[in-house]
Amino acid sequence: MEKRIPLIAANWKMHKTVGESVAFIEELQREVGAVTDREVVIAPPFTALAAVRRVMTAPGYRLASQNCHQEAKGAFTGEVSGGMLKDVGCEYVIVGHSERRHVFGETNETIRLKVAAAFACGLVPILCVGEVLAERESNRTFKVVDEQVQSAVLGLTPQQARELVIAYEPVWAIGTGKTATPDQAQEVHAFIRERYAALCDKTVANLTRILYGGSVKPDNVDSLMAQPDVDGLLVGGASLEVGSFKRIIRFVSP
Ligand SMILES: O=C(CO)COP(=O)(O)O
Repeated sequence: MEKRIPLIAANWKMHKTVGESVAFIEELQREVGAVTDREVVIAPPFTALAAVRRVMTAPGYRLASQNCHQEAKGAFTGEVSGGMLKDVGCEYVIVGHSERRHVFGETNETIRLKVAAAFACGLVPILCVGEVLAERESNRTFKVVDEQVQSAVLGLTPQQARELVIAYEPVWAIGTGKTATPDQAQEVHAFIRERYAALCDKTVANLTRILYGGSVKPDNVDSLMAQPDVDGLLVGGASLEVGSFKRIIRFVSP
């Protein structure tokens, strides 16, 4: 039976020069080597994509962008299209990260267009969803996450729905050191999978990878990855150092 291959993704956000990015990838590959039973995805800033692509040679490593624009080309100063990202060697693109939603005002509608644009260019979107603290405290987590997922998958083909990666990142856990407990993560992941089964199809939902993000660190990685519906991680701060990211890649399954 087909299995969900764990996916560990580094989101470097607005960190690292070209030189720092290349040095990181070279050291990581030297220390970890080829990965076969999991996928490692690195999302450097736009400026370092081409250089990282050139040195990313070990099996199991893939390149991602942190964002893309929804249009293929045109007068959109400062934006980068999915086609350009594919051209530079990206296989994945992070879409709808909470910083894009909350700092740059992206809506569920913009994110739906970006998901469709990414697929149209042959990129696999990593769709980020998650509630803010006030939503969790007022018991609206499931409703918010459901709306975010539902809106983004509207119009996807079964194959696209199968390939899409979903990342649950509770906004209150991002960069705060307050990780969701493994039980809290599992509860929302199971909910997402159940809703995905209703929206798409049960077989598709059983194969879809759902990542957790938000203050993932070497000391909580194993307990998060032990949850049955946690299929990988989207890591910010702890992905900036080879030592901590290496330990996260090498999570120990139960
Ligand atoms: O936003 C994140 C990954 O996309 C999580 O960031 P931290 O791991 O720094 O909390």
